Amino acid sequence: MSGTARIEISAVSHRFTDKPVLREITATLTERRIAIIGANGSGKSTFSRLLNGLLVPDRGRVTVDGLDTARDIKAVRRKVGFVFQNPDNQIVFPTVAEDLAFGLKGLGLGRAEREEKVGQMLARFGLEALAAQSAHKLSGGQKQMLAIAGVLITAPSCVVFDEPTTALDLRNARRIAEVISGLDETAIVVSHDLDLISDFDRVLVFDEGRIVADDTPGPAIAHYLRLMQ
Ligand SMILES: Nc1ncnc2c1ncn2[C@@H]1O[C@H](COP(=O)(O)OP(=O)(O)OP(=O)(O)O)[C@@H](O)[C@H]1O
Repeated sequence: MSGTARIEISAVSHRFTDKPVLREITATLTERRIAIIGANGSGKSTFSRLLNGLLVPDRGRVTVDGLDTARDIKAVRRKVGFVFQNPDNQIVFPTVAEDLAFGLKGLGLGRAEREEKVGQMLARFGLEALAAQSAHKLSGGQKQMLAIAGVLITAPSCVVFDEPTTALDLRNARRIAEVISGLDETAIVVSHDLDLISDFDRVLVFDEGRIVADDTPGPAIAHYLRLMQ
């Protein structure tokens, strides 16, 4: 799979307790680089988790290329990968190479093909020398690279990133920005890092569970800065 995904969010509302976290959100996401920005607690992470069915909304519907996240979860997950803010949440296997190979399980590939794909990913993310190393001993930047490689190896058409640069130093944050910018896949990125998203196609600004601006980066970021005053 590759190319881009069409994600439709129709009249979606969600609450965890009494307080609504998402309120009647409707949007169609088709652009190749989409950012989600907004204040802490405005609902960005919750929204991002709807996009590959990590969370199913209380009300409304989310579809990916016509597949409903509430019903076709397996097919949705093949189309939309998710990179967590904390890479420890998604590194599950002892070594770097084993962790990458895990993503290929269940895809019906032969051993030689799996090894070839793992080798390609290790090379692409500069992790070759670390293939046999314990994944949990990697630096924060290397872990984030491994987490991204672990999602991309499954060949989704869209990747959702939840604050991918938040825990990283400037050098690693720039490397992640380069990786995202070079992706063939659609990228939907939740971030407080305004540099990272400055050349994106579309920026959604969240405030108290609603999309209050939906625009190109210039006007959307200006809207966000006014909200923060
Ligand atoms: N699993 C949960 N259970 C209960 N409340 C939750 C849960 N997840 C999020 N919330 C609440 O929902 C609201 C929105 O949270 P969310 O993480 O979506 O915001 P955010 O915009 O991503 O914030 P941040 O920028 O701080 O990451 C917050 O009030 C949060 O406390």
